[in-house]
Amino acid sequence: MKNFTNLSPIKNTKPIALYSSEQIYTMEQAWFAQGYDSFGLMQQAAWQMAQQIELLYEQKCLNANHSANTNVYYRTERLRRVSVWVGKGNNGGDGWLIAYYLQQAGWQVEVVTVGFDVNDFDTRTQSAISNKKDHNNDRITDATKALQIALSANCHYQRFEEIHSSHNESEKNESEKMALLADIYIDALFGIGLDRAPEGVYKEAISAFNRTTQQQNALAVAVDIPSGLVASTGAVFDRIAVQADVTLCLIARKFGLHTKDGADYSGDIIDIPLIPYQTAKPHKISDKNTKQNTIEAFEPVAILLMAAHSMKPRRQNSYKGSYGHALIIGGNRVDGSQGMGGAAILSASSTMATGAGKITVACHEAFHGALLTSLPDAMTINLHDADGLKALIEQVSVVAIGMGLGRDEKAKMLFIDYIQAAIAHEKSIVIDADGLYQLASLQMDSHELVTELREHSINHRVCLTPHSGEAARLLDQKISEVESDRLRAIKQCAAVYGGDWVLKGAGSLVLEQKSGRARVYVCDAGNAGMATAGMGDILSGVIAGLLAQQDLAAESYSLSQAVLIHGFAGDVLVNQNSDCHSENRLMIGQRGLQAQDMPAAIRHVMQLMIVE
Ligand SMILES: NC(=O)C1=CN([C@@H]2O[C@H](COP(=O)(O)OP(=O)(O)OC[C@H]3O[C@@H](n4cnc5c(N)ncnc54)[C@H](O)[C@@H]3O)[C@@H](O)[C@H]2O)[C@@H](O)CC1
Ligand SMILES: Nc1ncnc2c1ncn2[C@@H]1O[C@H](COP(=O)(O)OP(=O)(O)O)[C@@H](O)[C@H]1O
Repeated sequence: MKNFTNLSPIKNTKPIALYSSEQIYTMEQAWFAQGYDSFGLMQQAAWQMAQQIELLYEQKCLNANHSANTNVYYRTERLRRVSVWVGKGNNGGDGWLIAYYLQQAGWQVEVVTVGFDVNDFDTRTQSAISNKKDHNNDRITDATKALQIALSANCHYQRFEEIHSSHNESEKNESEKMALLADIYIDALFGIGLDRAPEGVYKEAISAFNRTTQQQNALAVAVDIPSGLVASTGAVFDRIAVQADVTLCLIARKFGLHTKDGADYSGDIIDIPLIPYQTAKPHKISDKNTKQNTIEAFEPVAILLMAAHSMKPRRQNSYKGSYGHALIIGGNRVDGSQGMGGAAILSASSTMATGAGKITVACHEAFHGALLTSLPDAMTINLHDADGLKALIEQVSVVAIGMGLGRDEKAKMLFIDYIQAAIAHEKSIVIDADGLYQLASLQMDSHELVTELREHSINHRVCLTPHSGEAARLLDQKISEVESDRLRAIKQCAAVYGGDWVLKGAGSLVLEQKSGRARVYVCDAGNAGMATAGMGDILSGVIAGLLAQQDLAAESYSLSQAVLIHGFAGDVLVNQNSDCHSENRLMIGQRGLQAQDMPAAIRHVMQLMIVE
């Protein structure tokens, strides 16, 4: 569940760099190549995590005392119980050592092993393992060393397979409950090495972990990343992943914690950096290509967007012309259908809320009345008045096209005409919704406009805003292909079409191209209440509204700024609900949040961003 504690769009926080699993492995290797010991790093990791777990436990007691209306905090003297669930990789190794350190600190420790054979704990097998060399590193594995340390300290363990062997469901649940009583549960089943869907006993173990923590109302802490969540993509296979309250993120922040399923499973994230990875030197490898890759690996795959850029107040001596003229093209009505006027109206309303000086909406004439009723500030023009509209394009500052434009041939011709005019008059362009549909069709036809648009984007702002379905069509891929690696998809979109991109959804990705270099961001703002019709139209309006305002500094009308403002506005509306103590206050929450609620919240966020 998302934490809405800091809704100020301006924060004094350092940007957080996000990395893929491959990059983290490269950082570790670079560190070891400098002579540092891998098991020493695991011990450091586990020791620091054990200390964090103690702090988390104290915090939990403190909260429990507060919710029991006790004014005085007292440290509970009863035995602290921890259940550590370990897998066979190094993540499990971390788990064994956490168990060892917590036992030393006086905790009652229960390790639950998953995927281990009975022989794995046999002391004779252990000494045989100790003598066996790991074929890669010429030493026993770190995870095995960790297991040996915990076993020689008599850390109590159980095999999950045995706890779970009962055939009857209720017996199974009961035996789990009895065997696994604890205050804190540690998930050390899989870390960044997860490379396929957890199946069989692993799937069962993840479900049992979630079930148990929920039944016990206990704290679930994930080591490095919740088991089941893929660090490089944020994907979860078949919804099988540990539901963590807290994730103790080792070495560097993983990209997958923040996008797609990441936020649903990670809980609060606490960084345990361990090594100075940003300054760590790539190790020397004679092969030139490999060396090149290693150096590049330290560039983050993305930056977490958490804070907006501040804006200066407007100059007193200014007028509407100082803040640009936005043209919204959409809201078509295909003969006989109800039409899509609302899309253009919503987009126009957020363009105004963002602060554009003037706005004209080119929509089907059938919607002019409705538009003027809800937004009398807007001017109108008939969407099908091609000559009038092309002449108008010359005068405006930005053209946003596509929201309810239609997907038929007639709409395609309009799209071509208006984009050509916008390119000819060197305008900033925003393309959304049906505009993206039409662009994909033009790409399939190998239409020259696609190349013209790409060339235009080199020196002018072109912003394209697909969700996964639209991106899939633009790339001629399946939606599942886009969803399986959204980072790859947004980069492909930018490579094919040029321009700046947002790939919408939970943890929207933003790609901005500056001086021939693409930079990717993950938006930390926004919530599931925004998964309603019309929210994308609102976003295109915010982008157009910022682009129109020529008094803003360049970073203040960037695509990432627009995506953040949109997300913050959604969060402000939802937060209003959780803060509400009076039954008489108007409540807007995630369920029932409407796109038309957004303009007021956008104005609120824009106001918070002004710094004198
Ligand atoms: N010494 C080091 O390099 C350090 C490693 N650390 C820990 O090591 C973790 C990474 O360790 P590993 O690379 O061993 O990765 P994991 O501990 O995630 O385990 C990977 C192993 O699980 C198997 N596996 C993957 N998906 C599976 C599935 N669905 N079902 C069954 N088996 C599956 C893989 O084949 C591999 O053998 C990090 O997340 C972190 O917790 C930390 O201790 C920091 C230091
Ligand atoms: N779960 C979510 N978390 C964060 N943002 C979301 C979520 N669901 C939707 N949004 C945001 O709301 C907007 C929805 O856009 P879109 O799908 O194009 O809607 P529509 O086509 O109905 O206008 C996007 O900006 C998206 O990122």
